[in-house]
Amino acid sequence: MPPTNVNALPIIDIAPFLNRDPNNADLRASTAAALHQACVEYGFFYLDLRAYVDPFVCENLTKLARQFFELPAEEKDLLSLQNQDYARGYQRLKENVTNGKADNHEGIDFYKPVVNPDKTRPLWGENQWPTVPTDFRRYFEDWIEKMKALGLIVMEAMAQGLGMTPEEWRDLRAQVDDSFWVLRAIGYPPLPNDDDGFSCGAHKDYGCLTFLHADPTPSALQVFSSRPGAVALSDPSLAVEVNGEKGVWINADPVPGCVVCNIGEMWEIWTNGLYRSTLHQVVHRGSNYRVSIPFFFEPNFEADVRPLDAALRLQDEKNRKEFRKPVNYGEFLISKVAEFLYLGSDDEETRKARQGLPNG
Ligand SMILES: O=C(O)CCC(=O)C(=O)O
Ligand SMILES: [Fe+2]
Repeated sequence: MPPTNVNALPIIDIAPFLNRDPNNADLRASTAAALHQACVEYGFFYLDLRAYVDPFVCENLTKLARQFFELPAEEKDLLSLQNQDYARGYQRLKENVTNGKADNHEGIDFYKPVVNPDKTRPLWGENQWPTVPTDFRRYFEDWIEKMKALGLIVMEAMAQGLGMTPEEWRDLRAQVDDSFWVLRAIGYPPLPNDDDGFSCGAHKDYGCLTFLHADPTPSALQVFSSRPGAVALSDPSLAVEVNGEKGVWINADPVPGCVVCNIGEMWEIWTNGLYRSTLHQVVHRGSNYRVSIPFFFEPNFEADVRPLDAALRLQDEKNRKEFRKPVNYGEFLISKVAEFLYLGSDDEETRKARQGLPNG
């Protein structure tokens, strides 16, 4: 009999990696092994951060984001991403497009600050911080520092889970130690009952690790699971086929003290397809206004991402998947964002204006 919790995402405690206590070596090994298994099977898991963050800090971020979204539309529009590089700033409801369909959310995005900002270059503008609520910037910048440090901690644990040597870990660390991170605060009004659209359409995250803190709203974030047993153990009417794979959408409801963590497409390349970057979507039909705050811990802008020897060692010659094409992370990211810059808008004027942007 397969375990009954086959359709629940695993919960992994990061505490053993928060210090170098030699007595914790066994606990570290089991955390590393759990991360490896979760990345092979789901590409999604809960990261238990009770030893790392004060729950008040997370609740406060949600409160600040909610207060920002409650501002009058004209005030939020003052921070429009169109003032900058079309990536940094505020995006109105339905301005974001996934799979050609407008998403039912608004949001504000911040990226790693760059030296010599130039808003005519893709992604090279300046962040636009709200001044109301007053403490927004201070608390969000603290959170960014905390999440950047967490990114390196989880990467080290994953390197151990993958069986990397210290030298291999040093090389991988050098690809993520100046992360081109993104922080987004998202506000989701409920989808109208007669609306068959999405709060956020199905997608994979494109970088390295996403740490998502969301308010307690249930049944909003859904993860596509095609692992063995996922279909058999659920109501057969819920089985769906997505991109040729049979599976089910499972809810990734918030768990107190945890963030939801998922891996992006760069991990798929590093592991030559052994770890999966999993499709997820948001369908929020509740009655409340949902707030979520994902932090995207990404590789360095200049990183050249290619399959890692440690991952290739785990795929013997016979079972080795086709060699994944290496990518330069910055170029890859710009090509992804360009989809939005040039094609994303339904509005002819906006599309034309965006096409006028020089390529960086
Ligand atoms: O709001 C959520 O729960 C998920 C958001 C998400 O997947 C994203 O911004 O990439
Ligand atoms: Fe996502």
